[in-house]
Amino acid sequence: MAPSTPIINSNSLNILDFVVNKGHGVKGLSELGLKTLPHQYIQPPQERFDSSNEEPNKDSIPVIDMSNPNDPHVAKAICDAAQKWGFFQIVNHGVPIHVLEDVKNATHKFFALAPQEKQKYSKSQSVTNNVRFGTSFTPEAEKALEWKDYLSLFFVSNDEAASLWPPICGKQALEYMKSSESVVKKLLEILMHGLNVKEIDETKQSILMGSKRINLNYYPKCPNPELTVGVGRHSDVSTLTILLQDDIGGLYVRNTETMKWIHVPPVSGSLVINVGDALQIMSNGKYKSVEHRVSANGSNNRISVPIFVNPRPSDIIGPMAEVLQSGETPLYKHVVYSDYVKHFFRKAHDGKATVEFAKYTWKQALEYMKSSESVVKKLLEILMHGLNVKEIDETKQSILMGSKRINLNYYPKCPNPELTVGVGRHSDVPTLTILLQDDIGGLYVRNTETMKWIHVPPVSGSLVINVGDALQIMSNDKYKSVEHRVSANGSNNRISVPIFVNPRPSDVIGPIAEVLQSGETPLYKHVVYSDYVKHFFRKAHDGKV
Ligand SMILES: COc1cc(/C=C/C(=O)SCCNC(=O)CCNC(=O)[C@H](O)C(C)(C)COP(=O)(O)OP(=O)(O)OC[C@H]2O[C@@H](n3cnc4c(N)ncnc43)[C@H](O)[C@@H]2OP(=O)(O)O)ccc1O
Ligand SMILES: O=C(O)CCC(=O)C(=O)O
Ligand SMILES: [Fe+2]
Repeated sequence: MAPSTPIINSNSLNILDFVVNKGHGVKGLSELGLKTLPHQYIQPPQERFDSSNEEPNKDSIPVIDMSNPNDPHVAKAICDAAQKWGFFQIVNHGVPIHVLEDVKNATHKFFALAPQEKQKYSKSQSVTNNVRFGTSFTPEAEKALEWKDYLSLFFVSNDEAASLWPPICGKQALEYMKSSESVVKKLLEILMHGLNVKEIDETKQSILMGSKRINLNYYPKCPNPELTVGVGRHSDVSTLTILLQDDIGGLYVRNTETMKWIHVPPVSGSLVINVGDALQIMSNGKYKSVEHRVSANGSNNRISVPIFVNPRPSDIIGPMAEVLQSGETPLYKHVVYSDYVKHFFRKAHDGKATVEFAKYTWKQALEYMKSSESVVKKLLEILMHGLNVKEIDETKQSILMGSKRINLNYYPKCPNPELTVGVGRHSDVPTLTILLQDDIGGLYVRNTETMKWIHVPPVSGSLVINVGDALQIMSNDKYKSVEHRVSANGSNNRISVPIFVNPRPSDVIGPIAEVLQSGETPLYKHVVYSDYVKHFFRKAHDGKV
């Protein structure tokens, strides 16, 4: 096709301005006839398509014939596929083939419009948030852009669609959405049955399919498809997605057993169905919202048209009562659906990370605490040996590690980090602290000889261990509970996760007998540990006081 813009060398081109602000999209870039991919689209090696991560000879996701939707075998095939793959294709689904053809043609027509016409629907120019022409996924948040343009249409009413959706494709998109409604209902009925939900009442109807969004995706021919992606690894945030793809191919789904990628071959007249995060959450993980991605293509343009069937933005989603009634532990908390979606749109595609937003963090915290138990025991054994304590009996075990507390600390980016602190100077009260920090840095420790501060550099995979006041007291000052503090950071958010290993609150702590047996003078009296902790929490951080 002839370029719609003058030939420009990509080195002299302001890519973001050309693609995003001027509305050319990647389609405009592709039509410039570039020989090499602009560097903004080069994905890190681990995100590129690599045939060694694909399963070439394996069967792909199931293709299910829906001509007899009430057949129990069909219902079983659907529920099994939603559990194992999170993806399946349906044929004989009742959506007329001409409706599918019409929306594909309309998609081509929309993207064939002049950039300034398409740009009228961009974030900056669109008269409504419900109609959005864009490129990549979230260009503002992405380190590498994705090779895709899209038009996203959020359905509010027939009248709004008629007046605000682009005339060149709006009618066809709406027709496809309406014609697919009855198969969507049937699929959800079947999937709900599989969760012991016997009836879809009005509330369930809203939560399952209260809102819909249709995207028209355009993936133009790409100069270096091996270096980029059409869509990066993600799972959808919908209840269900109904995807129409053309005959080019390029959609890959993660096999969650082998972690390899499986191609979803185009099947004429079929629709690809996938479970989204909302349904994974409602089913408490029974149905899987599986990672998928789209490759770029060096020879062909490709289109796809997903309908995202969602809860309403104001709905609160969480594991359904019917799923939990047998006593299952809820894996997800209840969240407002629009908060969940905003979280998804705020960041670049990042595989399955979005669902962490709804996960109970107590599970991971508990796992970390339990997994660190044996190294804590070993450390205390060694430290006790150094104090002539040969055996850690039950009383010692209680005094050394009878209780534990875990904190999740978040230090957001700060406008004037030089004027404040993340945590002021203090020493910890427990026996030992096991600290996990991320790679940002900011923890400083007092060198007790020079009284200067020393940075504790993040070491990947490491844990920082420090002696607390309780152990300083028990060791009669042989082991030191040292002042430390945390700086604020002007460029990055930082997290840290300390586990505080303590005596039990009712334990009485003081210098231990084995330390004093050589006649050493006791430096501390015996105190009830909970009184000591109460004293610490009653005052501001004040160093070693
Ligand atoms: C684009 O490439 C994609 C897209 C996808 C999509 C997969 C899905 O599963 S879409 C289904 C999402 N569900 C819904 O849309 C239904 C629920 N809707 C809502 O909760 C709200 O409408 C909302 C989406 C949260 C928007 O709420 P609103 O109060 O109007 O807030 P905004 O300020 O408009 O938007 C918040 C934030 O999100 C960005 N955003 C909004 N819509 C889109 C969109 N269609 N595409 C991309 N980004 C969007 C918007 O830019 C805002 O960010 P700011 O930085 O501007 O504040 C899968 C894979 C893909 O590659
Ligand atoms: O284009 C495709 O095949 C899939 C697109 C997709 O995953 C999405 O838009 O969420
Ligand atoms: Fe998707």
